[in-house]
Amino acid sequence: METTISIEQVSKSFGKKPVLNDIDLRIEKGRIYGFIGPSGAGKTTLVNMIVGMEKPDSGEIHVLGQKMPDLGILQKIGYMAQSDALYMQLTGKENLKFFASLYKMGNAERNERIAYAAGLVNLQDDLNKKVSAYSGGMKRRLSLAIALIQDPEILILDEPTVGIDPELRFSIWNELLRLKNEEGKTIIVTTHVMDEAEKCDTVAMIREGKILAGGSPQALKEMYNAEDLNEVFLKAGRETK
Ligand SMILES: Nc1ncnc2c1ncn2[C@@H]1O[C@H](COP(=O)(O)OP(=O)(O)OP(=O)(O)O)[C@@H](O)[C@H]1O
Repeated sequence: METTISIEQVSKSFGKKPVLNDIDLRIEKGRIYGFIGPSGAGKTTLVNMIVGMEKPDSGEIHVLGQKMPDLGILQKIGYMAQSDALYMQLTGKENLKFFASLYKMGNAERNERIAYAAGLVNLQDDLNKKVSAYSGGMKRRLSLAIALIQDPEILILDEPTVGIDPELRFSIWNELLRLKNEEGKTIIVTTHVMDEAEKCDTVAMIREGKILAGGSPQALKEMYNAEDLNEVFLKAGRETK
């Protein structure tokens, strides 16, 4: 299997507070990884380090063979942060156009990508409204569309479906599965939702800056003799205490 992202002995503290502790992880091409764990576990810090927005105190992260941070590699990553970084005074379409303009593509391709991304998150009818008039869920959806705009090889999505209704959540997940299966994209998703974690090929359960357990949802359930991933998480947490 081809490794897309390798995380080796990565630790990070903010001031005196250790946030990630000796994380080792290999992310294979064409798979969906779920980072799950309670609030404050260190999931966002880990994804921020993968995209190169934070530097590890020790250890190394390589993406597509390049040590991060690396500006060239950033072009190949679609990143959806937890808080929406949008231009409020511009319309949805203007936001999409702006982010598309950061990448090399012709006019026709750009219009095609905008139509695809807006359609995927069901924002076609709201594209000409200013983002300041969008609801929280609409802003999340626009952020997801922006993460997909340049057709990146890697998608890193920090809680992508928060505030999104179940029907649209279902269609977004179907599209993520299609992107993985048909286009070989590598996808990392952080989530609190166990149903979503079930759809991942591999789940890394993170608590207090450590990976408690990792593996396919099925293997984890068997390993911990658990009915669901919530139970795995509780049992794995008890073992490490
Ligand atoms: N820039 C920062 N400066 C200081 N502390 C930080 C910074 N970023 C994160 N932290 C702290 O690091 C810890 C881990 O935060 P992180 O956002 O990575 O958690 P998380 O697992 O993503 O949580 P959530 O699910 O709530 O998003 C928290 O205690 C947080 O307060």
